[in-house]
Amino acid sequence: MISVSGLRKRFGSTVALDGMTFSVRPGQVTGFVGPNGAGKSTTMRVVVGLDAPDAGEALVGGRPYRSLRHPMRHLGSLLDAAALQPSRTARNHLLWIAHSQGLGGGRVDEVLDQVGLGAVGRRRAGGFSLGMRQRLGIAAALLGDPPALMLDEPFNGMDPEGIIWIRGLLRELASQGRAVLVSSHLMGELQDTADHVVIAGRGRIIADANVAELLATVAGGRVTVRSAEPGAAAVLAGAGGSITPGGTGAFTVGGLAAEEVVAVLNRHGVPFSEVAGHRATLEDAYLELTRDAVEYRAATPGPVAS
Ligand SMILES: Nc1ncnc2c1ncn2[C@@H]1O[C@H](COP(=O)(O)OP(=O)(O)OP(=O)(O)O)[C@@H](O)[C@H]1O
Repeated sequence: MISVSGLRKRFGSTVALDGMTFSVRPGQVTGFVGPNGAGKSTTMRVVVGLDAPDAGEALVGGRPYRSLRHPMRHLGSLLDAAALQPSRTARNHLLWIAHSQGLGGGRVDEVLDQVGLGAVGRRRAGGFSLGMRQRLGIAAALLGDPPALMLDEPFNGMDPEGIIWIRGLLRELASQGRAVLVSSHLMGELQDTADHVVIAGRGRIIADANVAELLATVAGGRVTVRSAEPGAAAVLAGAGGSITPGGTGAFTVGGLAAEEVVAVLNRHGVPFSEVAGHRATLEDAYLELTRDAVEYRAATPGPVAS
């Protein structure tokens, strides 16, 4: 388990962290989302002791990372995929990390295979694409077989196949009972991956929510209706739907489930050629949550609750 509480950090006049507080639970992928500059990387750097907070604390399994004897056995992290010695082979890069951390090289070939770099382990890492470097960074994070992982923007530079691969890996690591924290500035990247999301903005938490519950409450479920009947939209508006005009003969309905739309149209004898429901996405949830946070901030200055 990773927990941060009340983290504050300034860089000169820039407030990077302004009371950042959340926990990452075992057996879950927790997405850490927010726009550029929200404080995600700084939080992660504080967790591994690379930045010292002005206030607050960060704990890994209940202890500060720097106090752990073999920290990579407790937390594996990927903070900067570019941080490698370009002339070293991928395998030697991992061996060097393993030895410097007192881990021994026994797992090096295993983690190379796990991230799909088994065939290129003897190639110089300096020639790797960003996607391959991300994979190598993830391999390094896995070296200590840790119960917790923290990956900063691992989707960066990944091609579509790489994105699908990393989603599967994150799910697998969580299903093994590990606590997984993964940051992204794109909520959509975490779709079908994160169990929980922590949304940051300006150094603090805007929302800290279970994804399934979040999607159930988001009004993003929209229904597209196609009907040649001019009164179709009015009938649905009369039943409580909010109508957004679309292309010729089509419009979308908010506030009613697809089944309700069909029932209302049938009840009024309105013919239609299409009724299609769209599941709310994490992107919908993000927009709704951040909109609420903006309203909340406007009304009450101070920390924003989840
Ligand atoms: N070493 C530093 N010196 C000065 N300012 C810094 C430093 N590190 C971070 N900052 C500033 O702190 C704020 C938070 O940055 P941080 O990198 O943590 O955000 P982020 O959410 O990770 O953003 P991104 O998605 O761009 O990586 C930004 O305004 C950034 O410019």
